[in-house]
Amino acid sequence: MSPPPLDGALAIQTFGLGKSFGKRRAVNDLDLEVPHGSVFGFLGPNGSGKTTTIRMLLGLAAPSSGSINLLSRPMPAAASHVLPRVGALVEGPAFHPFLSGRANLVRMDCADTTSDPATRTMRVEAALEKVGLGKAAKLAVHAYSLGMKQRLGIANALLRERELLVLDEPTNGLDPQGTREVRHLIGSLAREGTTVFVSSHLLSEIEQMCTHVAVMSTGNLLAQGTLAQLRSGGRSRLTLRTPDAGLALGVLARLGLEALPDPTASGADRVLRSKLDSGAPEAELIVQELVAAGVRVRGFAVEAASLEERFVALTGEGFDLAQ
Ligand SMILES: Nc1ncnc2c1ncn2[C@@H]1O[C@H](COP(=O)(O)OP(=O)(O)OP(=O)(O)O)[C@@H](O)[C@H]1O
Repeated sequence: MSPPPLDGALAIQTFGLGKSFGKRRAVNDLDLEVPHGSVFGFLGPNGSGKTTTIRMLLGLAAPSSGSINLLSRPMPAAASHVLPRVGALVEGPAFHPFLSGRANLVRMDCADTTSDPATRTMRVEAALEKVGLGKAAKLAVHAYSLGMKQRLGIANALLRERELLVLDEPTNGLDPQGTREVRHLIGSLAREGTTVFVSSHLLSEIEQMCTHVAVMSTGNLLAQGTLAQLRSGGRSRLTLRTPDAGLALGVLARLGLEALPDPTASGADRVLRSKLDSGAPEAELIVQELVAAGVRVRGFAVEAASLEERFVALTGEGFDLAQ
């Protein structure tokens, strides 16, 4: 997803946010900036502090240090003003299995003392339609797939107009079909202008549905920005195809590039690969030098590092690419 036009406002901002459980520091000095209008991926391995952060954002846990602005109002001080504008899916809501999806939403809305009973029926139907459960609304929830239950959870978060949606691992445990359903739903909510803050331990999820990302590891924020900004912070890679490998290796070495032949390449041409870090010469200069030295350049490409490579470099650990 490409970043939307942002108005510069922040939907979520934290300053030095921290949370300790006894001696254990679950979240450490977190400065989060979530632009209004973004689909913001909160990415980190299990145990990196995502749920704890989300609980603090929503006023479900008290910070040990730091402060939070949610929709430009301080939390938890302004909770009663802010929270009605924020929908949340944290630790999957407990639905009554023998009631229909619709009846469950009605129950949930009745339990919300601030909701308007006069508009209840209309709001419940609108939320069911929005998550694509209009047709299944009369089925008992025990007959729902996990993806449908997750969408019902999101419908619950959408029982009123929301400016911000906070979703904790909404695709966790879903099969590929359920994951696609939730991803499409997030995309359509974002297109309607809702800011979505979504946590995941799955890099591929974040990459497919988010405009922005923050990377957490053991309670620390390692990086945040647009996906493109994160990618550009990484190394890129050069690939050269030539029949003059020996000559090319010499030229590249003179330019400070350590190239390795690709052992899987076949045919008369050899394929050489080299990492390009930020101090490497421009691609144009490399080609110029190769040609000037008489290297027959039959293929030349510079590819940006993948997000996965970037995250592994940041966190020192691999991310699951699939469920
Ligand atoms: N109530 C608690 N008491 C003690 N330790 C806790 C508590 N809640 C979380 N922690 C610890 O804080 C750390 C961060 O946990 P948290 O659940 O925020 O991580 P997470 O990134 O959301 O991971 P997961 O996806 O597995 O939930 C973990 O080491 C966890 O054991």
